[in-house]
Amino acid sequence: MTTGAAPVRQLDPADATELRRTAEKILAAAGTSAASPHLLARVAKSAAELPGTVRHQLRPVDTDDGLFVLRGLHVDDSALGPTPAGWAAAGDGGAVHDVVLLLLATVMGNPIAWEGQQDGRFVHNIVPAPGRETEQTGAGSSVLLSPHTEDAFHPGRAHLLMLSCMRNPDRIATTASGIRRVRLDEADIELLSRPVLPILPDDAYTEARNFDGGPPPPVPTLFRSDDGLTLRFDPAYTVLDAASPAHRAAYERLEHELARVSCAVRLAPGEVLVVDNDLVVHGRVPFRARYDGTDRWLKRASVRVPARRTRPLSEASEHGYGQAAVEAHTG
Ligand SMILES: O=C(O)CCC(=O)C(=O)O
Ligand SMILES: [Fe+2]
Repeated sequence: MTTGAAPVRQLDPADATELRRTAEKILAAAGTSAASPHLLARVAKSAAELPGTVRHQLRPVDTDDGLFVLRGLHVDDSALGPTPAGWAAAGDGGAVHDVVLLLLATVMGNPIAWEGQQDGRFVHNIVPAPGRETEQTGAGSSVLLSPHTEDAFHPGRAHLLMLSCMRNPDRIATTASGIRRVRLDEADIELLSRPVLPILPDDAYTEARNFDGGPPPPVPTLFRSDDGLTLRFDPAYTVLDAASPAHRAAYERLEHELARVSCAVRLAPGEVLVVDNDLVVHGRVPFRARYDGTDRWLKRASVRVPARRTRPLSEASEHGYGQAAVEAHTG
C-alpha cells in the first residue's frame, strides 16, 4: 500500500468562504439538512450560481487513479460539537457541512439518497457505532473495511462517491485501488467480464436483504466500457460459490492486484475525497473507536452523472432488490 499519492486540488480561500456562506443561508431557510423539496431546490439554484473557479476544481476525475482530494474547506472543530455515537444519533450535527457537500455534489452531478438508508438523507454520517465494530459498513471500526464498490448490489449505484472529513484525529486511512492500475492478463479479464457472480445488498440495507421478488442477478465483475475498464466489486457480499474454480482463482488474482495498487488516503478536516465508483474500490483500515465525542467523522454523498457510459446495458433489467435511489434534482 502506498500513501500520499492522491492528486490534490486546492480550493481558493475565497471560494471556501463563499461555499460556507451559501450553505449557511440555505440551512437558515430550510431549518435542517434532512431531505426536503425546499432544501434541494435551494441547493440546485445556488450550485448553478457558484463561481467558475469552484466548478473548475470540481471538474470530472481526470487521471487513471480515478480519484482526487479537494482541499481547503472550512471546518471549525470547536463549533462542530461532539462526534455522534452512530449515524442515528447524528441528526443535524454539522448540518452546514452537509449542505456544503450537497452543493459540491450538485456541481459534479445528481446526488442520490436511499429511502432505506440513514433516514433517506442525501448526506450520510460515517462514524463508528457502539456494538457494530465488526460490521462491513461505515459504522464498523475494529475490522478492515474491505475494498468495495459503493452499493455494488444495485444498478442505480453512484458514479461518484464523496467523503468529506469533519475530524480524523488518529489519521485513519481510507483505502483506494484503481482498476486502471492493476495488471491482469487477458484471460482473467475475459473470465471476470462474464455475468456469473451475484452481489447481495450490504448490512446497511435491512429491507433489501429480505427481498423475495426474484433471485439475485449474476453480474460481471469487470466491464470494458467505451471509456476503458470499469469494475463492480464487493467480495464481502459476493456469492463466490456461484463460480467455477477457474473463475474464483481469477477473482482472487484481481483481489491481490487491488491490494497491491491500494493507496492510503488519510483525510484531514476540510478535505473531500472524490472517488470514481466505476474505477476505484475503497475501504478503510481497522481502528479503535473512542466513543468520547472525538471520533473520526466523515460526511458522505453519492452522485450520479447523467449520460455516463461506464456500465453494461444489461444492468437496466436488474431488480435492485426492491430498492430505488432517489435523485435530488429532477428535470
Ligand atoms: O470510512 C471510510 O473511510 C470509508 C467508509 C466507506 O466505505 C463509505 O463511507 O462508503
Ligand atoms: Fe463504502
